Amino acid sequence: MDATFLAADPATLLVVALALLDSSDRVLMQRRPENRAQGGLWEFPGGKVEPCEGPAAALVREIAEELGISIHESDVTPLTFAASQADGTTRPIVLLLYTCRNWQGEPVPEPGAAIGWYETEALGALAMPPLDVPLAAALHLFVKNP
Ligand SMILES: Nc1nc2c([nH]c(=O)n2[C@@H]2O[C@H](COP(=O)(O)OP(=O)(O)OP(=O)(O)O)[C@@H](O)[C@H]2O)c(=O)[nH]1
Repeated sequence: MDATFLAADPATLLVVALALLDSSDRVLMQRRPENRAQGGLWEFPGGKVEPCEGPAAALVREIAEELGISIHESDVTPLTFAASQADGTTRPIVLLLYTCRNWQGEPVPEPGAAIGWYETEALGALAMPPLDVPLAAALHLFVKNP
């Protein structure tokens, strides 16, 4: 594998993502804008953890940026994670998935993005990044067997 791109920044990318659950156990999913990496795919809202930032703080920040809603660190609960290898063009990723049932505000997608509330059994029909497939399966199990 040509991994020269890793020489510039060898660190694994830490990404946090949120399964925001409503009172009917539906989850909010977000479709990435077409002009971004993995454009058009449905994912859990979230993003990269910045240097010196804790994962829960990163989640609070990303959710405010992407959906315009407020969540509190004390309301997010780790559920599971997924990890990928470097594939020649991207760094290795560790993706941490949290759940949350409390928020303030009305979720609004960023320009170019879309959002929707889905039953967890419907997630398998969405086009998702590969890392999200096991996360969605774990979320479905969690919702059905809390
Ligand atoms: N937010 C999020 N990112 C995911 C998921 N699954 C997945 O493979 N990723 C990948 O993890 C990385 C997160 O990057 P991002 O672009 O969302 O992060 P960000 O909001 O900090 O973006 P920025 O670089 O424009 O500031 C992307 O490579 C994205 O494709 C997911 O469910 N949620």
